[in-house]
Amino acid sequence: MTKQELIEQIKRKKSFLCVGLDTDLSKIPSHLLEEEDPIFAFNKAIIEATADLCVAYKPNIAFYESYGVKGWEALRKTSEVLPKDCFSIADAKRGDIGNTSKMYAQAFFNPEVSGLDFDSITIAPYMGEDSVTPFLDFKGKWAIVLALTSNQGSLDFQNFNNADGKQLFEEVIDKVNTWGTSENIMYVVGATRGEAFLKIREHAPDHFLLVPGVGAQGGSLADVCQYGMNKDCGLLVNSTRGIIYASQGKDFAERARQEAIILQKEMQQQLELHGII
Ligand SMILES: O=c1ccn([C@@H]2O[C@H](COP(=O)(O)O)[C@@H](O)[C@H]2O)c(=O)[nH]1
Repeated sequence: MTKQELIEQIKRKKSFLCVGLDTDLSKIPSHLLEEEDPIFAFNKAIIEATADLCVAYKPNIAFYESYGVKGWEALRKTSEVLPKDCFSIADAKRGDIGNTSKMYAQAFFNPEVSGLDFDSITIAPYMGEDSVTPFLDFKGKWAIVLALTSNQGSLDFQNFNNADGKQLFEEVIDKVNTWGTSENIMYVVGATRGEAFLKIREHAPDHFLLVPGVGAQGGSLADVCQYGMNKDCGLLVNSTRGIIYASQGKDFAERARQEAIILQKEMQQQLELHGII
């Protein structure tokens, strides 16, 4: 999906919601455990209940690879039922020396080889240029690079200052910007970082930002929009547990939809407030 297509989806759906698919067998409704493929059955129901309210889906790959072959198969089947008008994100946080990153890219971007055809993948940039650029060699695909993450541990490294007083996440963005463009690179910035979006936008005014951390992690959607929204919206705000585990009963899909509606309505207000729709 191109940047322009993504912007059009956001305007059409009046939403910049990304629904996370972190499917955990110990958290899904017990009646689904009788299904042949409970992970897929759960995902399919969540997707059908939310497809008109969101513009992206983000399965976190850990939740699939932790179940081995069955998990990978559930991921493959899930990727096939993702709506074509939604942006798909493999939240895999990959990155290794060049020839290994090339294999990771093939795993998520080359359906003829791997069976998976995601639009994008999340990448940890710690190993530098040769660990990131193999993902950019795939035309039409996106690298979503960790910049300032939502977790407490982000403070361990990401805020370090260099001699010029520039923080590590700023260095990351400035350097990664030289390897691609806002047409094939996004950055991960946690919703828990509020005003830090001002600084992020100094370095990446035009890039889309993938923003996890609203819902279960307590980040503020209003703050994210106030400090991080750009002229195109420029945000994909993710919520996972707050949506998919709204209920563990038979009404789980309907309750997920209700939570997604609450976020979509707030997003619509923000898009109107910022003159985007
Ligand atoms: O900085 C980051 C980067 C990634 N994540 C991932 O996003 C979802 C968040 O799930 P919630 O249930 O909405 O908290 C999850 O897959 C994380 O691994 C993040 O939270 N923060």
